[in-house]
Amino acid sequence: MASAPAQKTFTVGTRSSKLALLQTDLVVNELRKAYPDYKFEVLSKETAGDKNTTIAFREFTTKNLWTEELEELLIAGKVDFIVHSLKDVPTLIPAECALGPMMKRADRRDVLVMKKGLPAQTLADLAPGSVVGTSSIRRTAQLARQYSHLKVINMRGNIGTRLAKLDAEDSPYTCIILAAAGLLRLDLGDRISQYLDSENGGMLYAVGQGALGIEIRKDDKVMYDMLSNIGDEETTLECLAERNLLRILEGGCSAPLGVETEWVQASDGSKKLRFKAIIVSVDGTESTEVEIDGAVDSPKSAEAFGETVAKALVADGAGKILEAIQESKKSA
Ligand SMILES: NCc1[nH]cc(CCC(=O)O)c1CC(=O)O
Repeated sequence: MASAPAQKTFTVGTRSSKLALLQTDLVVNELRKAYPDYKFEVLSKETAGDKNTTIAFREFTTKNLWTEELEELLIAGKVDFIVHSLKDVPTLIPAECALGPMMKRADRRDVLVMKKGLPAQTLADLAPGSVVGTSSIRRTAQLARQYSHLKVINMRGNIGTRLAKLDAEDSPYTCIILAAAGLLRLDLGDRISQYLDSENGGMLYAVGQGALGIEIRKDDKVMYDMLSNIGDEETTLECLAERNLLRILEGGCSAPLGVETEWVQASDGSKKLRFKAIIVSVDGTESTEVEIDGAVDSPKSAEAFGETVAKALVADGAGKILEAIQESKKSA
């Protein structure tokens, strides 16, 4: 157990969506177990990202849609930590803030969800012309690459909103792709028609997907130590590696990047992080993939490994794909 903090009450900031509140409870419950004498209070806030559900995510100009307002509260000392979906935390956060040690990651895969009433199917057996709802450039590009028989129509909103849009009788959608973690946390696992990964459906997930990002003030050693006590080292290291890959590649744009990380036993008995990554052009016609095993045993080596993977992708041609995307954004 870490040294007892002098402070007795901690305030946690969160978005006010059902999933965000549920995720915050997961963290607070663990903290209460580890620190039964302290009080944890929740301060929830509807962010700009929650309020605007019509514009495609990638068309926003401010990047910190989900995080900025909560970070202001953190910096001002009005909250002591923020619970985010790690996937929604930009790779660059304010200098006064830092991500703490991460709790064990939930299921990191994407899943296919069929419109209510349709039989369970896989991406491969969907009829030509079937419509997939997603606003993710990563999902769109990977679908175009492997499933050119499918059509993508933009869809935004929180999970409940997306399911409602899918299921509406007059909806144009056949199915949607969502993160397993959110659905499972909301107890909607019965909607899952296919789990997707490199072996199943060939779809890689988003950096940080399925993990929670707990943001603290950079100088807050007490909070950092408390989070270490409920943290999971493998999750923290793999997520730091994934995030550093994204940070290096994105250069200010949301990269059509899919990843998959897994801990494997090397032949010499040592533990390695196996990192698969793919960059796909938006129309799916070009792609670059790598798979590398790396020795990762500290935050520093995790970030260095993320950089190694980024360089390998760029060496294999990912740079050209990313530049083309940047160019098309400028002219749009
Ligand atoms: N971009 C929205 C978002 N941010 C976090 C999750 C839930 C899954 C997670 O925690 O990774 C989702 C929904 C989704 O992509 O289906």
